[in-house]
Amino acid sequence: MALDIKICGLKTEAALASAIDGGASHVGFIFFPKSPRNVTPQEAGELRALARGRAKAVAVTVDADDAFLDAIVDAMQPDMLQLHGSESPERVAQVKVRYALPVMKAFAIHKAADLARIAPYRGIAERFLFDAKPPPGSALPGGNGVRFDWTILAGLDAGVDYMLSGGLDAANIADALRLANPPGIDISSGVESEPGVKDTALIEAFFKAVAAARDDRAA
Ligand SMILES: O=C(O)c1ccccc1N[C@@H]1O[C@H](COP(=O)(O)O)[C@@H](O)[C@H]1O
Repeated sequence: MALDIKICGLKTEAALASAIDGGASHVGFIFFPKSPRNVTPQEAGELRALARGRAKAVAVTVDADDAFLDAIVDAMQPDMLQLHGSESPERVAQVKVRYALPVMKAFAIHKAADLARIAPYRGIAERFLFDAKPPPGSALPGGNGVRFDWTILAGLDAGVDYMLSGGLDAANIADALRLANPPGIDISSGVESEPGVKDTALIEAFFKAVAAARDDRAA
């Protein structure tokens, strides 16, 4: 089974090149001023140009209004929009129509019952992303490096492709793949030396760990 891999929160050419060379199917750019990974639409536009034809460029936003999304889409021309806030199914549908782009809707997961919230988005969002609930007091809805109980996803029939995220790193990705068996994975802080600073050695180590885990499972 193919596995989509998204490296998120990219801000530099070196980190982007490392993600693409390692085999990322998706590269993510954060548009959230409180995040240490925040980029401007212009910065993301320059980076995404380097990814064109090699990896899908994902614009990550949080309850963004049309004016902000207009600016992002104009400057960056993303392949996909990731909505990581409290966007309603109606808002997701509006965004899809306005930009004619696929949408990945993020959900904060803590317990199995949280998965019930995906039902109204089926047939609207092209993809789901399951992230951990932010720790109390965090200013960020994602990118907190915390994980949830991956067994919650075992056997899930989401109806669409999804990505598992939240606290993934080279040391735990084998367990995550074994326990949740997701069609895609998404990582940010697990390949950083400090918040917002991607480390190319950690990116490389993550891809090696993914490959080793997949080889072990195929054996
Ligand atoms: O990374 C951020 O700063 C961020 C800000 C606002 C919304 C989403 C954000 N990140 C997303 O969260 C996942 C999980 O991050 P981590 O691996 O636990 O650090 C990340 O991949 C982004 O999609």
